[in-house]
Amino acid sequence: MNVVNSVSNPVALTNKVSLTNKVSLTNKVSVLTFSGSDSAGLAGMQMDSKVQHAFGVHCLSVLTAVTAQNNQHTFLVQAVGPQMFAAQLKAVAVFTPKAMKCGLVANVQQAQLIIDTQKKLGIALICDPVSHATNGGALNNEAELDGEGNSNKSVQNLLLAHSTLFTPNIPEAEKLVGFAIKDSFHIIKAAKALLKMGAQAVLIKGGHRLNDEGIIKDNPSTYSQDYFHSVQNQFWLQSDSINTLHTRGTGCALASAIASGIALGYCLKDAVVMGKMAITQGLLNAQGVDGEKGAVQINRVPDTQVSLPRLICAQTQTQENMPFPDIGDTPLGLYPIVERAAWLEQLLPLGVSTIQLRVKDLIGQALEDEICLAIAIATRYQCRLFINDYWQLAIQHGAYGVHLGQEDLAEAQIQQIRRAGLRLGISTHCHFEVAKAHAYRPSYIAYGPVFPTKSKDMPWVPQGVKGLAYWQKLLDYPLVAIGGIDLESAKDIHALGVSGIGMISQITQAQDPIAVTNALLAITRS
Ligand SMILES: Cc1ncc(COP(=O)(O)OP(=O)(O)O)c(N)n1
Ligand SMILES: Cc1nc(C(=O)O)sc1CCOP(=O)(O)O
Repeated sequence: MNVVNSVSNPVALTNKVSLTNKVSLTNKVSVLTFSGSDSAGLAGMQMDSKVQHAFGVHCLSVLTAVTAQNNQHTFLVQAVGPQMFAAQLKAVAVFTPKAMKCGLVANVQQAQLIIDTQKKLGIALICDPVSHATNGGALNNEAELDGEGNSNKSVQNLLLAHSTLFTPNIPEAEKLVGFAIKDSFHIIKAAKALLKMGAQAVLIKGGHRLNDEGIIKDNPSTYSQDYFHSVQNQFWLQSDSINTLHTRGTGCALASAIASGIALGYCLKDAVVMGKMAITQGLLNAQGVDGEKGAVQINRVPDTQVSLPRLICAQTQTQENMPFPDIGDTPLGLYPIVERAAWLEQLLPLGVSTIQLRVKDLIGQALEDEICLAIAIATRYQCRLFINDYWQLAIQHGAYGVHLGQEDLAEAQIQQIRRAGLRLGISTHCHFEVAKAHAYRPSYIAYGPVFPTKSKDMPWVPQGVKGLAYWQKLLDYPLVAIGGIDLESAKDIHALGVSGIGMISQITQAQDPIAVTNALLAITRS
């Protein structure tokens, strides 16, 4: 299980926090932000500040340039002078930001000072290489620095080499790598080239939409895909494209949302998923201004399933994008997880309507016999039986469903499970894993651990009821809560409206499992 993301050296980031837990009411974390101001208020520092505010993060604002622009023209761009730039840096030095974000950087001197600051603070630098506004106007005075029109490239090369994450769109990536990007293979090649140029990770934004063959098309019926590449992780984030005129500020907003996620303690790959969610939700909410084209509108942490991207990596098998069969109209309810079929004989007569057989110590015929016995008992009681891990035996003997962990997803033949008509449940522990599960369109998603558990070595920090509530609100999938849940906490969890409550020890280690199960059933039926 990959819980530590070592993308960022010197910054080690772990995906071990919950968004809701992290936003403190008494103290905000900050992002040190370097951007130009936008007179139209649609991009640049104005957008950065809004997005960071939406994430509950404070935006420390070092202006790099003042721009006079609207949707049609860029009238004038004036770099902030070296004295003013240095004074702003001095002024913000009393703060202890948790991440840095840069957008428009006006010249090499500014870039060098940003890099020096990052080295001193030892925090992640999320860099959005801004050279042109959406109106087409250049935002760097390219001739100002070396008279050869290549100053912006020098600025970008410098920042690239020191970025924890670099987020170019396709034209920006093309300029840096020096070849045309026409399809998804070129995108991957460009990402590798950008890593060779020094970035620790890149997110190439496919706002220019790919079709099913991975060819870049400007066809509104296709989907938009962003490609993330670091040494440890490579994946696509796919969302249906959104038809809106109001797309100003998306690059700034994405980088600011990712920097906010990192400042809140998320690892890079979770923060990237959160960033993509923020953009999708923000584009769905986008509005014009006074009849003019407007900007992506991010006014809260993303909280809708429609914003959730499908995360596709090398192991993902998505040839058939049909959803798995649903679990029916009755919520999963109390969901005991047991290691022997004999438990079913004890628990199902009490009215348990969902159960999982999770065998960890049998192989061969003994394993198959145990699975067959469990299926026979579950069939007799019309109980929904999920088989953990052993998907082939589950198909062969006609189980109701299969439960798989994230690692199991790479090895199982997901299409075979789907074609056999079995339900699929998937374990998740963070944004990255929820987005990965979403690509399979499972019958339910399990999220945990809610509390510390002794039943399994669990490197994840418990998310608590608040963390679970975030996903219960966001997901349209039936949600199963799991990890350290007992009789007392089951009440709070049930009150959230989750579909199922997964439990091992509270039932199987109880002195009186029948009494505990009856008490739990009373809670889940209330
Ligand atoms: C309902 C439910 N949720 C999570 C798990 C854990 O599954 P997995 O990640 O496959 O780990 P193991 O159970 O194999 O240790 C589960 N079994 N059921
Ligand atoms: C098997 C398992 N998976 C978890 C996850 O978070 O994915 S927590 C867990 C153990 C649940 O056991 P108990 O109810 O005894 O805490």
